[in-house]
Amino acid sequence: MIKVGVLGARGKVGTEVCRAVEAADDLELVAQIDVGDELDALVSSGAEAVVDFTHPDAVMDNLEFCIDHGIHAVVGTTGFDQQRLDTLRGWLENQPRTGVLIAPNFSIGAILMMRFATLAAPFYESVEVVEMHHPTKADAPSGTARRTAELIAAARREAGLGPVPDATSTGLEGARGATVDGIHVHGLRVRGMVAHQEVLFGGVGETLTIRHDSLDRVSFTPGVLAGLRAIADHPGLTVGLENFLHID
Ligand SMILES: NC(=O)C1=CN([C@@H]2O[C@H](COP(=O)(O)OP(=O)(O)OC[C@H]3O[C@@H](n4cnc5c(N)ncnc54)[C@H](OP(=O)(O)O)[C@@H]3O)[C@@H](O)[C@H]2O)C=CC1
Ligand SMILES: O=C(O)C1=N[C@H](C(=O)O)C[C@H](O)C1
Repeated sequence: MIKVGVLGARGKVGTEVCRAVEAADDLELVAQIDVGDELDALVSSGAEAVVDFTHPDAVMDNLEFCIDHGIHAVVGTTGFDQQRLDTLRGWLENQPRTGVLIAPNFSIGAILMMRFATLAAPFYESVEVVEMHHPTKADAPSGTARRTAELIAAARREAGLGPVPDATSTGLEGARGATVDGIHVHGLRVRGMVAHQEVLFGGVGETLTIRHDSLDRVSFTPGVLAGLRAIADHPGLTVGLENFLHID
């Protein structure tokens, strides 16, 4: 049995994660922590691994505590840039047996969508990313969209492609979205939506659209449990659940 603590336990995803951990025969839910609760409960309950679905403003303090106490972490919370990842690597140097997984998206479909987009990227002159989420989301663009754009940009560079074509010389600020590594990313916030993304590719006389939809937050829980089961065997920092899966 792996003893698991959940941070953000009363949140939208945290609630589903608690339910999934409680239903699993090989996992034991020993701590449920949300705003106002003490992180010390992780230590007193003997948590071996935590799941974090909190807020970009809270996650670094949570991870510093976990790493300091040698508790593995499986992290869904977004807001990670290179600086934050480097900070985590620095903290982990002092705890070489501890593992931290940062996954921009735990749903298998989203991981495959990013993989398919990476495969398609070298073959198309144009590409744009459109992410669509519920209006209570704190960050824009989504962590998944950022990661997708980074992967596409790297694949384009490797293939020797130049910048995407765009003749826009005048327009309203924001009309062309944000750019991540030179890729335009557009964020929509629409009541009723959960988490959705389209990657639109364009070449001569054709387009290709790759779309993924999370219709329910249970879509994230199988990936979280897979992360919990694998994390102790992956010390150090891992970015992306695909590193624990065999999808190539
Ligand atoms: N990687 C992935 O697959 C996915 C990632 N996410 C990401 O996960 C994060 C959470 O998403 P979601 O569940 O929708 O958000 P919610 O706001 O529904 O849940 C977050 C919960 O964490 C609580 N919280 C905030 N700060 C702390 C803290 N310091 N310690 C403990 N709990 C805290 C919040 O309390 P309060 O409401 O009182 O502030 C809330 O209960 C976001 O960054 C989101 O982008 C979401 C879905 C999938
Ligand atoms: O906030 C959300 O809801 C989600 N956040 C993650 C992200 O920013 O990519 C994953 C998923 O899109 C849901």
